[in-house]
Amino acid sequence: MTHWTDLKKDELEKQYSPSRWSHRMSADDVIKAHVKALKEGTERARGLAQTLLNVPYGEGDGEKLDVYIPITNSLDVPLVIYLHGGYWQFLSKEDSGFMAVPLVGKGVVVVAVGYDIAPKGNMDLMVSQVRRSVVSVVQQYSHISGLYLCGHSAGAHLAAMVLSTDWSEYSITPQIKGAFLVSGIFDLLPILSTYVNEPLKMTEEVAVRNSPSQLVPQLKLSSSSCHIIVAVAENDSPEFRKQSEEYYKTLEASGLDVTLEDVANTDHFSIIEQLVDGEYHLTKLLLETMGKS
Ligand SMILES: N[C@@H](CC(=O)c1ccccc1NC=O)C(=O)O
Repeated sequence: MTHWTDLKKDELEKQYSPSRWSHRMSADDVIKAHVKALKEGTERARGLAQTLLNVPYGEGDGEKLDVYIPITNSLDVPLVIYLHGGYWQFLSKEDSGFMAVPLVGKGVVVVAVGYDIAPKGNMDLMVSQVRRSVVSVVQQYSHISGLYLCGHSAGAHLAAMVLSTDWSEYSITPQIKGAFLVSGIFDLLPILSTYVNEPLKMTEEVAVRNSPSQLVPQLKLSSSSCHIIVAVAENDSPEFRKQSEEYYKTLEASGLDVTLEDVANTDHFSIIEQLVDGEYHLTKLLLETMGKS
C-alpha cells in the first residue's frame, strides 16, 4: 500500500475528507445529516436525563462540560467522558450528549466535554483542556465505579492524548478503565499540508508533540491497565483505516490491552451517530466493557 508521503495533495485531501467516502449520501448531505442526528440525539438525552449543563472545569469561557445523570440507587455507577469530533474546528458539546440516550437508562453517567476549537483554540490548548476536564471530573465524581473515555474522529485523537498524559504535572492521576477510540487520527503529520490544517496552523513540531503514535511509551507508563478499543468504520477512507490499524498494532506490540473493532456497514459518521441506539454493536460493547450489559 502506498505511504501517505507518496500521495499527491488532492489525493491526500480526499483521503482526509471523510464525507467523500460515505456510501449513504453525498458529501454535503452526510455532514448535514450528521449534525442533525447529533443535535436531535442530544436534545433527546436532555429530555431523558437529569442534567448539569455548562459546568466549568477551568477558567476559560470554552472550558465547560455537560453532565447527564441517571436516576439510580445503585452504588455501581460508571462514568463515560465523551470527546466530540469535527476536525478540531467543528461541533461542540451542544451536539455531544446523544450517547446518554441508551446509557443513562443503564445507570451510566455521561459527560460531554467542550473545548476551544480552531481558530479560537490551537492543538496544544485543546489537548490541555481535555486533560484538565478529565482531572476535574475525577475530582467532582470520586464515588463512581469506573472512568471510561470515548472520542470520535478528532475526539478520538484527543482521547488518545489523554491516555498519553504525564500526570505528574497535574494534581491527580486519573485511573481510566477503558477507552473507545472511534475513527480516530493518531498521526497528525499527514494532515499538515492539507485543508484540515488551515485553521489549525500546526507546525511540524506541534504535530509531532501532539501525535499519539509518537507517545506510546508515555501511554504505556500512564495507562497500562486501560482496556483500549480502537474502532474504525468499514467505509472510512483507506488512510483513516490505516491510522487506526497502525495505532492498534503499535499498542498491541507494546503489550497493551487493546482490541481493533472493524465496524461493518458504517461510515465515518454513522459509526458514532448510532450510539444513540441501545441495540447498536458499539453501544453494547461499551455497556459490556462497563459491566452494564
Ligand atoms: N471536510 C470534512 C468535514 C468533517 O470532517 C466534519 C464536518 C462537520 C462536522 C463533523 C465533521 N467531521 C467529523 O466529525 C469531511 O469531508 O468530512
